[in-house]
Amino acid sequence: MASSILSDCSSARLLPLRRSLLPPRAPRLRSCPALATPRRLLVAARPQLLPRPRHMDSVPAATASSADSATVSADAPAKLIDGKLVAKQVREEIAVQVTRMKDVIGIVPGLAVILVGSRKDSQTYVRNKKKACEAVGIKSYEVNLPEDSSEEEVIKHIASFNSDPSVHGILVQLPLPRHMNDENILNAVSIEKDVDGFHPLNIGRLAMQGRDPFFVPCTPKGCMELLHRHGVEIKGKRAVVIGRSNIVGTPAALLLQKANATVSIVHSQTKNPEQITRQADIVIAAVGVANLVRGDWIKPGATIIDVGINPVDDPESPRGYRLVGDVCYEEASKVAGAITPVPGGVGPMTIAMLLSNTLESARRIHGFK
Ligand SMILES: Nc1nc2c(c(=O)[nH]1)N[C@@H](CN(C=O)c1ccc(C(=O)N[C@@H](CCC(=O)O)C(=O)O)cc1)CN2
Repeated sequence: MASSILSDCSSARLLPLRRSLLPPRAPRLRSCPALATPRRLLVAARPQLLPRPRHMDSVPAATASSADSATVSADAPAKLIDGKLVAKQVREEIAVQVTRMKDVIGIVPGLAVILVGSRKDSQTYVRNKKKACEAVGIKSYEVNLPEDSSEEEVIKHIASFNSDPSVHGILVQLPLPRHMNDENILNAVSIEKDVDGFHPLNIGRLAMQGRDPFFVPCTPKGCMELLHRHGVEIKGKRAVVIGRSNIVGTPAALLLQKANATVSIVHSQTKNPEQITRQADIVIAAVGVANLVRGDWIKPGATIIDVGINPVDDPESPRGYRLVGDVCYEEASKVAGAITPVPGGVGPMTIAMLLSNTLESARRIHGFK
């Protein structure tokens, strides 16, 4: 549901449920210049294609552009980390690999998506996943179940996809209806086909030293891909993840740690979130609170990955609302070295990474390098 109109980042009314994320005696929030920095003024950072992700191991590097490190002086406006552009590149690379797999071993990767209920946003995401599959040559299978379905019905479909050799990836669109227990349902997905990476065994492997999960959850994987492709150094850097959800915050923190960053997690009980965040070279904000992270939370030159997709009322927009991130973009882009926009940042990477995981799964199942 869209919240109140946001002409700037200072609207404390947006934070009623998350006040504990603010400092105990927060000074009156400075007014954020009302969209004073048009995005077009920002320098779009050209993503580099190296180091290359695992699913691209056999893709020729001919298209790689020169490295353009995203960590720059804070005097310049932040570089824009264009998730839409990177996602397009990833999809193109995947399409090449899907064709190669089909030509060489005659196998077409398959993705099964289960949607329960009729939430408009979920329907849109599922439709977009289907379209993205079609565009790269992945076969998609879809099951739509009514809101009042039982857990058993959902699990029955999962079981059938688990044993279907033409399906290499299975996902259940979240959120599920309230009467369902997510855990029971996500546990039913075969770990080898868990392209969302939400199975506890996948998360457990992600958390362990010397182990790798079968799959990394798509949104945090997309965050890491954006950092890698923009040449952001992670090793030895301080990283702060804001939010500790199972889907984004926790796996994002584990991934940054695996990449040798020193990681802190800021959450609803954290006493001085802005002070901790200000120490970070890399910030991943994934808390679902519009414009929570202000300019003065950010270390000059830091790289900011904004996962939040928060609707706020906007009568001038055809939809009646617009999307803003967890970071006050207008303020942050004046301090940060590089920043993702919302929309067009992490969001498009989520679906690109789903395609990547599906391809990876088909390759692993069929032993195709
Ligand atoms: N089973 C899953 N459920 C959900 C996941 C998930 O990864 N697996 N993530 C989200 C929803 N999601 C994909 O499912 C998703 C969210 C947002 C976007 C996206 O591209 N957003 C655009 C804006 C879209 C708009 O204009 O409305 C952007 O940020 O630019 C893609 C996928 C929860 N459920």
